[in-house]
Amino acid sequence: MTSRTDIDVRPITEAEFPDWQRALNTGFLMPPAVAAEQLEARRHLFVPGRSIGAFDGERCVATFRSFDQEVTAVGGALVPADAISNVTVSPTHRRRGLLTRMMAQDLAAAKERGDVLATLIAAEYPIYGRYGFGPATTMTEWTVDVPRAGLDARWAAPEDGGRIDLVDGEDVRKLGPELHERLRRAQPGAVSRAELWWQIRTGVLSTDGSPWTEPFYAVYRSAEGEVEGMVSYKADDRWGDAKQPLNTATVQWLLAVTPAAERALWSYLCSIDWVTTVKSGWRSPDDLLPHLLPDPRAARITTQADWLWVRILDVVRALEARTYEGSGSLVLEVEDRAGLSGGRWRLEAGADGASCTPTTESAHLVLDVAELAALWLGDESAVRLAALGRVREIRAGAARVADALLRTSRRPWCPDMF
Ligand SMILES: CC(=O)SCCNC(=O)CCNC(=O)[C@H](O)C(C)(C)COP(=O)(O)OP(=O)(O)OC[C@H]1O[C@@H](n2cnc3c(N)ncnc32)[C@H](O)[C@@H]1OP(=O)(O)O
Repeated sequence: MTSRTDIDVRPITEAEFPDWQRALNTGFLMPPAVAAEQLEARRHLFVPGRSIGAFDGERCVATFRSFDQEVTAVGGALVPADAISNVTVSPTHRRRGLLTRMMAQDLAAAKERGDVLATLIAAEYPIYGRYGFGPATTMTEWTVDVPRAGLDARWAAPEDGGRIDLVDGEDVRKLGPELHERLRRAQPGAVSRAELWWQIRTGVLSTDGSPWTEPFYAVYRSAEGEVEGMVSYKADDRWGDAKQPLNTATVQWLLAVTPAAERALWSYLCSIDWVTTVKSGWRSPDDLLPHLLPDPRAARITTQADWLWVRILDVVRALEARTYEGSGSLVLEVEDRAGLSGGRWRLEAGADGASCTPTTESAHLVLDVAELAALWLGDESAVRLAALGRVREIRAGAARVADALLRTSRRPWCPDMF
């Protein structure tokens, strides 16, 4: 067996890109051969210096890629982040510390560049906490039993003067980016989206080799003609024995920047003739969907899981970037075993903003940097983490103060997978 130190962990060259892709597919249990067309599409994602590989001799046995991203903080500030993706270690080389080495290299470089956060979507829950990541947003998927929902079967169009139109991929590429930009600036936990996203989702480019079938796209425009929502969905073809249609409409993605758009698009999806089941796709846990139905129990939660994981690299900038619904102060002792962002700070927060300054005062709350990440977007409760023994209250009531400052009236959400 090759010893740990014989494995070279380093950024790949462009010439090594095909082998790196082969290792990537292998790690994700996809057929290892990557067709030339997919290779070209994936080249768009290559960032020199930030695609890391581990090499056992000539063979690439692990992959890791990062790229620039912005994460929307509570209040709408766009925070620079190091987005991590394509993490794999070949089964022949697992549990020898290769991920740990790649992660250490990448996080050190991100810190050096001045990124405030690192982010990822975790394949499995237990992998990333050890590196200081905490689950910061949640994803929920509902399955709607349409006949049970109690909706008016005569529904024909939005009642607010708005309208819904079916469009094609070209319209989506034209209208989608601006709509998404509006959404992500208002949605804590959302991330910036590359142009490429729209090309992949409308069949212009394929990175995974699966054959393209065009979905349906519908756009909601307000009475003033403004594009406020858009959905992409597919339908299957299922009929019951009694010759009744039992089709499922599956949402691939849905963007809505106003409650009216959200209402109109869900009403539309639940009123398509033949459709008896609507699968919502990966939504915010705060989505209006269940409560738009006269019988909310017709929308069953079929998946609920952690989604965006955050790793805070700069505590001061992370805490000063966001807004706070309450006002108050807190002394936080942040522990970071990687030595990247630990320290003790006084957070003073109020309606006019926040300051976070180093202090030698006694801490009110002691917590790991991963727990601070879970609290940062307001989705987790410090009181709950204290009950779990994951944050330590040095001053009685400090966890409640933290919740009053950090929690938000609506939950954060990341609409993207990366
Ligand atoms: C952002 C993304 O891309 S998510 C996709 C992640 N990739 C995958 O899930 C693909 C399949 N899995 C893999 O390729 C590998 O198992 C990886 C990348 C998850 C882990 O790589 P490895 O090189 O084996 O991890 P490494 O040896 O550095 O492990 C470090 C520690 O994490 C633990 N660990 C690693 N993976 C897992 C896991 N899936 N579940 C639980 N613990 C894990 C190890 O046991 C080790 O613990 P220790 O420090 O207590 O000994």
